[in-house]
Amino acid sequence: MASKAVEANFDGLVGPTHNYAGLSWGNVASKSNVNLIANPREAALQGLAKMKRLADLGYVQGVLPPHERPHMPTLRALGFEGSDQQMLEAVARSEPSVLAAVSSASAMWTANAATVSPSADTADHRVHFTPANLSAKFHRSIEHPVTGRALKAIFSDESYFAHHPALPSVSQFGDEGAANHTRLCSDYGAPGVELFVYGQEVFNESGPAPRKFPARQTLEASRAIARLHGLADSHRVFAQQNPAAIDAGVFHNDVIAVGNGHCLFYHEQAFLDEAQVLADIRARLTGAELQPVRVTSAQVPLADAVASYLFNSQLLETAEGMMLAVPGECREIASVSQYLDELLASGGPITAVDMFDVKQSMRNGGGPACLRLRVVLNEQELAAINRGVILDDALYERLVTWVNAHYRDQLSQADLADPMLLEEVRKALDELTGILGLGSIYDFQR
Ligand SMILES: NCCC[C@H](NC(=O)CCC(=O)O)C(=O)O
Repeated sequence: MASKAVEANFDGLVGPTHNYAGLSWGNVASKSNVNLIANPREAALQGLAKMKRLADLGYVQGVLPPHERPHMPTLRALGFEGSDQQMLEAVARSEPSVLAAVSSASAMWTANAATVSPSADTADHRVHFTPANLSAKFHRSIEHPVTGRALKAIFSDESYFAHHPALPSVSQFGDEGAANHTRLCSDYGAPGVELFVYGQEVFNESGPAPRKFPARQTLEASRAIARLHGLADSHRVFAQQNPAAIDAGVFHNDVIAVGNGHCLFYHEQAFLDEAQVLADIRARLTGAELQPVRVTSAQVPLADAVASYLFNSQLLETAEGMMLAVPGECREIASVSQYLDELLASGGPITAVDMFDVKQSMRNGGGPACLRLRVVLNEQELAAINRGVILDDALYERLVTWVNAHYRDQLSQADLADPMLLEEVRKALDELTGILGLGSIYDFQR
């Protein structure tokens, strides 16, 4: 019999170097907001406010820590030498884009931190984690070692949790984590169907692929994760993303689809073969009927879906039905706002819409769903995790005070070379690992 389980959300706490560097070719917002002055303090507080509201609604809400940035070990690996100050000066002078890359706060988007398979689906009945190699973008490819350490520090009990290293960091095994992975089930504790969505089958050179923007996730990577996690055929479906959607700016599947329980909310242009995806899920889903909520291009054109991030919402189970936690931008775009009214009038399965202001993150292409990693945990597993990262009123207050004490309210590209910024970050993160009870996870602490 399946034991009672919950879906916990682990949000990335926005780091003190949050900035707009235009690093993500294929991500429309990142490119169009390059060089804007960022407000790291506001970004972190917006993220914390979202976490708090969901915790107050009764969801299990966790916090994943930001990473150490600028990342000096990466600069050393690239041949920069001397003191921290000398290295920052040299890289700012000779290769400012490298400085921007090693300074990005991109670890905030924890939907890309890892792929997680709940114990009800896996062969050894443990929860499996694989940090994403994020090999498509240099600034993100340096995240997985610290992500892996943080996950191990939180989910440390090996009798419940299995941790795999990231896949080989090459484009053929490009893996972007949970942003391309959705689990459908009748009940969280019951065996589910894990939908892996990929951009390209890379070893098949004649297969369909985007022409303009890169496919960050490969079928080969998705298959490897499913193997590592011990997912039998009855628990997994592989589906190709529509290449035209990638070329329209849908760089991850979670920009065009989101699922939870037996509900799949998606745009008609999300998948290369929509009918096959639905049939494959239906053939495997037990204990419930799949409830697709399909949005047409006539209702919401693809460009409006990308601009509003309608599908980058959190779909959350409530006592009455499903709630869609949307970014505020959804009410600013006429087609999307009208669609949301129609959705609410349609009588389910989505019965509520809640709005969240995460504008600082949105300007870099990260909505509510990008900011969280979902981990389904049964009662024993939930009891076994490190509770220091679970948000309650006291932790929320402590983190708000911490942000206000350590974060700047303005950050430009030029500021990244400021040696004071590095000092501020280290001081803040050293304090944070104490607050969250994580031990020494950062390179500067080792
Ligand atoms: N899931 C949302 C991820 C957004 C992220 N943006 C960035 O890294 C932009 C950073 C910048 O341009 O400064 C990305 O594209 O991977």
